[in-house]
Amino acid sequence: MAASATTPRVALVTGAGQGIGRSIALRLAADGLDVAVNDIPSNAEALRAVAAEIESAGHRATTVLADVSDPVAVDEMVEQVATDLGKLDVMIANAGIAHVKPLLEVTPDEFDHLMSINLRGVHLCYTAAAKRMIAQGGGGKIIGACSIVGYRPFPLLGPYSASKWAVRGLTQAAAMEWAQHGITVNAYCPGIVGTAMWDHIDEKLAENEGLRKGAAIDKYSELIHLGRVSVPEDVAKFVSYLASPDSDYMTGQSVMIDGGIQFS
Ligand SMILES: NC(=O)C1=CN([C@@H]2O[C@H](COP(=O)(O)OP(=O)(O)OC[C@H]3O[C@@H](n4cnc5c(N)ncnc54)[C@H](O)[C@@H]3O)[C@@H](O)[C@H]2O)C=CC1
Ligand SMILES: CC(=O)C(C)=O
Repeated sequence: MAASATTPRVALVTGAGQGIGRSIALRLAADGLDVAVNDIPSNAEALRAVAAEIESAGHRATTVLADVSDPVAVDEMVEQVATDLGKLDVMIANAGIAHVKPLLEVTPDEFDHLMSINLRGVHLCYTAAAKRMIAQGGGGKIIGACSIVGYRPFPLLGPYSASKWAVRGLTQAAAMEWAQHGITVNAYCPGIVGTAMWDHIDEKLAENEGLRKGAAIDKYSELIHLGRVSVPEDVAKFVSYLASPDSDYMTGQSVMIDGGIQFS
């Protein structure tokens, strides 16, 4: 879908300065796509390094500094990608944050901040990409970051889990509305991936539960049937499939890629 015989397809990956987003960006470049990478200004240096890595592998790349919770910035980001790389065929709405706190202590401002990135940010990226793809013609692939907690929450990750649950609903609704334009919309649901996000979760869970650093990730890792914590490349391999024509007959799905923690 949206493949051109002559020019490489173009992907945009949000939150691509590190972790899962970085790995997805590098994998899509290895698959032959030109890749725009996004992150917030405080991660600009890491983001430029990802773009340089893509370019040194012989692909076109561009960087876009933008906060995905800002509607104007997201529209401008998609415009910039089209200007720099010619079009947009694949949107990966990956950026997200995690808060670890008992529900009874979460303030309204903390709740809104998390939702503004994890849910509104995904909504803004999905819709800005869809508008562009519809205007271009030829369909496209829209892919979002969900999580295993989008099916079964983790305690102390209440608003985070709710945001991922909502991404699953949004993904289904978008799939229904945009199928007529040849756009598929799916999401990936990682389990426990060894990134900065899980370092933070581990530290905060340990504080809340009176555990030593590293104990929380050890405890949750016991749930993984394949016997190891995930690496970002595990997720990137699956996103590569979702971004490829091989997944053209799949839409509205939020699929576990978790080493066997949850079974839906
Ligand atoms: N690490 C894990 O175990 C899991 C992660 N996920 C999801 O995968 C996605 C990526 O997670 P990780 O790579 O682990 O996280 P990470 O914390 O390592 O990286 C997230 C990236 O998003 C960027 N970001 C944060 N706020 C942003 C904003 N407003 N606009 C643009 N960029 C922003 C950060 O600067 C960072 O580069 C997230 O949506 C996360 O919720 C889902 C399930 C498990
Ligand atoms: C960060 C996250 O989504 C999990 C399940 O650990």
